[in-house]
Amino acid sequence: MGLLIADVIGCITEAFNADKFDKKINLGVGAYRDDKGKPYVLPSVRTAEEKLLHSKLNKEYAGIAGVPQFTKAAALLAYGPNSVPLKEDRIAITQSISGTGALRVGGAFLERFYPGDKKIYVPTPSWANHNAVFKDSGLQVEKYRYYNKDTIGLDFEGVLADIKAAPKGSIFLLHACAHNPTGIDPTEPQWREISNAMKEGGHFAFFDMAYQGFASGDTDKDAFAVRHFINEGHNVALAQSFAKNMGLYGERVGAFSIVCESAEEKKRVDSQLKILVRPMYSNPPVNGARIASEILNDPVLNEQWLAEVKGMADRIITMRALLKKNLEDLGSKHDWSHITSQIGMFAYTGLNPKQMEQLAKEHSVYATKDGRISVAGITTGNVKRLAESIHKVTC
Ligand SMILES: Cc1ncc(COP(=O)(O)O)c(CN[C@@](C)(CC(=O)O)C(=O)O)c1O
Repeated sequence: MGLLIADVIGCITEAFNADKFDKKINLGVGAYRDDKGKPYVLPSVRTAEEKLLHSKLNKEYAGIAGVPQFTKAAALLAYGPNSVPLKEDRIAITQSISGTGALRVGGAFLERFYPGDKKIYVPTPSWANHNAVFKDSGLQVEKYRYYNKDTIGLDFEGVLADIKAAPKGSIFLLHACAHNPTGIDPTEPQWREISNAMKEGGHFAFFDMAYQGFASGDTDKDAFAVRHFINEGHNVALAQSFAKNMGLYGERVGAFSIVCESAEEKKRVDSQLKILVRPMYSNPPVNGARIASEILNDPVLNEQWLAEVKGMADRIITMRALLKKNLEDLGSKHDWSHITSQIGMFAYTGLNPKQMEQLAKEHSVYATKDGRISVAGITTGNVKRLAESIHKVTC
């Protein structure tokens, strides 16, 4: 049986930990690191925690759909203050166990209620856990083309062709921003064409937005695709994660939402979501949602958070530019422009499994065999050695 991504990442971390070389580099784990290579707890999160501590809140159960102040604010962050369905109270939402839980509840909801085929089209490649999440939800998983290995770019023609070829009314999983593992996102004009093609096919869009704000540093920009689809009349489903953009990885903070035809349908869907969640995990953890709610609902803290999430995005963008520059300064003959044109946590280097193995064995640089590197693991201290290592295995 194939290794699960968690196992693959686990093996990389194990090999990394076992390596005694003092300049080893871990580019496997998909979690943000600061310029010293350390985990980063956002100061706005610490402030929210302190506020909560002083509020001496009890530890009673949340409702099945979670902390309402959180889900209300999460919907506003995703859909935006000008969202028509939000103003018309047509968005059903439940808090979830982070992004994975949102995908899982969404998959289970679609398996139970989607009127069309119970299958979902997932990009190739995609986040390695998508397949298992949707398979375990009872959906059949199909693929659509996404990555062009020759250009190390988007196979846009392939995306459109597969959308057009899919049976009418198919479900498509779309990465809203910062595609994992490629870091390759459609441009806004390309999103417009994808929306048109999806509409022509009567298809249903299920967005996975695990990196809002963390991709470009601008939460509105990163939500473009979701909001454009809705403005074009698509009633989308959305999985949100606050693991990366608030650094709440282990607090497991997320939300699943779906745009309904009417406020009345939203009420029905809300109650069906509760019927799904109750036997799954009954109700979600309150701590992380309270932290996120403090940040999203307090204007001062929200401004601070927006600056912090932009800071994380900017550091990643800077590391991309530094890696590309170092490779060029070393006289590499390869075109490394994809390193800076890609966005978000990950870069798809284009290195093959053999080269990735050499990076680990000969240079103590650890990342997944598909050539994905977590840019968050690059620092001003290791970028030169990383470039030298990549240069040596790609000469
Ligand atoms: C596209 C995408 N969707 C959902 C999730 C789920 O995140 P959450 O449940 O923690 O909110 C991840 C996390 N992917 C990571 C960052 C971590 C992981 O694999 O679990 C990754 O390394 O790819 C992701 O990359």
